Amino acid sequence: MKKDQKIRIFINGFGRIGRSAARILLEDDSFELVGINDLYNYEQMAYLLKYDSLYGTLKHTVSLNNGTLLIDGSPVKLFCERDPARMDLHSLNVDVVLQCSGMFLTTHSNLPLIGNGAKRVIVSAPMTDDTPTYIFGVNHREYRQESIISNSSCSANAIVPLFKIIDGHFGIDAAMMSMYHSYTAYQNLLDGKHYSKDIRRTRSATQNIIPLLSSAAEATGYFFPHLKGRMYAKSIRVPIPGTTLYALDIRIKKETTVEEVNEILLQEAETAYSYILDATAFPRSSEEYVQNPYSAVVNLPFTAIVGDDLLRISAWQDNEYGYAKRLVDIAKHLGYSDASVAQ
Ligand SMILES: NC(=O)c1ccc[n+]([C@@H]2O[C@H](COP(=O)([O-])OP(=O)(O)OC[C@H]3O[C@@H](n4cnc5c(N)ncnc54)[C@H](O)[C@@H]3O)[C@@H](O)[C@H]2O)c1
Repeated sequence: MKKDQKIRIFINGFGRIGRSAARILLEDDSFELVGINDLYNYEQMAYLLKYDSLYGTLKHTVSLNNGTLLIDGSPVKLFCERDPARMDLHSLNVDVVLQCSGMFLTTHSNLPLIGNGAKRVIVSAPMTDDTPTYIFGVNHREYRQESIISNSSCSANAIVPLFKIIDGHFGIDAAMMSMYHSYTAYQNLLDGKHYSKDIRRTRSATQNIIPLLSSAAEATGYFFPHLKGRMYAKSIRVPIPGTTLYALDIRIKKETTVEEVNEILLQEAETAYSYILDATAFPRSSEEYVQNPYSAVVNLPFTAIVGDDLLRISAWQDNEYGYAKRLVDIAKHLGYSDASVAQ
């Protein structure tokens, strides 16, 4: 595909991540949003795209006309279909599907989208099989033209670049990760039944700090095979929307100082990782990171070392917007990658 052609995007699952991605795409001339599928009615899809309690009112006009969403007059075909095998995408000429439903977490379950006309699928979550996984700014240049890939999780997007830096300079022996994570749509507003295996999800997200099982250790481990079984993660859900504070405890192999670690993190955030990492010494709190575009913003004053080898680093992220930004970055990278698609 030539750089002057627009990448045609289809979004499957128009929830927090799907709509955040749509907002980002709409500000980038490289893209054309051609279709959206979700299980709720079209009027609500249009309304929730226009109005967002975290990210504000969309500046584009949004209207509906016979099952087509019009964004500044440009048509976006809407679907309400649980089974991707029933959606014919051929006529939409879809370059990339953003799979943001949280429901199709294997290559096999996404194949119907390819069979029905899409060229590529990017899943916005870690997979339960061995689907190739790419994190923008970490390994996206190694993309091998697979038609179905994963963009891993919000946590892995934040943690992996930080661990790459620490592992490269000091060597990681083992790590524990605590994510003070905003609540998500998979939690209850008030106490009530929940379909999850984790009984804590029955509790009110707005009234509680809720420790939850997390796939972050596995998702991060994908990028550090030598640390298999040496990483542990828990998501501690806090009663705010949108932003996450990471506290990463790392046993390192080489002695160092807080000053040296912060100097290296700052340097890397200004050079090799400048597009995805930032670092700050300002005493900010979570509110200031809403709609922050970075995968992680290192919270420099909270770097600490205990004994010779126990390092803590801390970082902020907008786990919705910051993650969706990387999803769109990967979509652009795939859309403009030249060689033919091989499955
Ligand atoms: N929220 C975050 O911070 C975050 C960050 C990174 C990755 N993710 C991942 O992204 C995925 C979506 O998360 P979210 O927070 O946007 O959830 P969400 O609940 O806000 O959105 C999911 C949407 O998918 C729709 N859906 C469900 N089944 C569907 C189907 N069969 N076909 C089409 N649409 C279907 C739902 O109706 C819902 O609107 C999950 O896998 C999640 O783990 C979430």
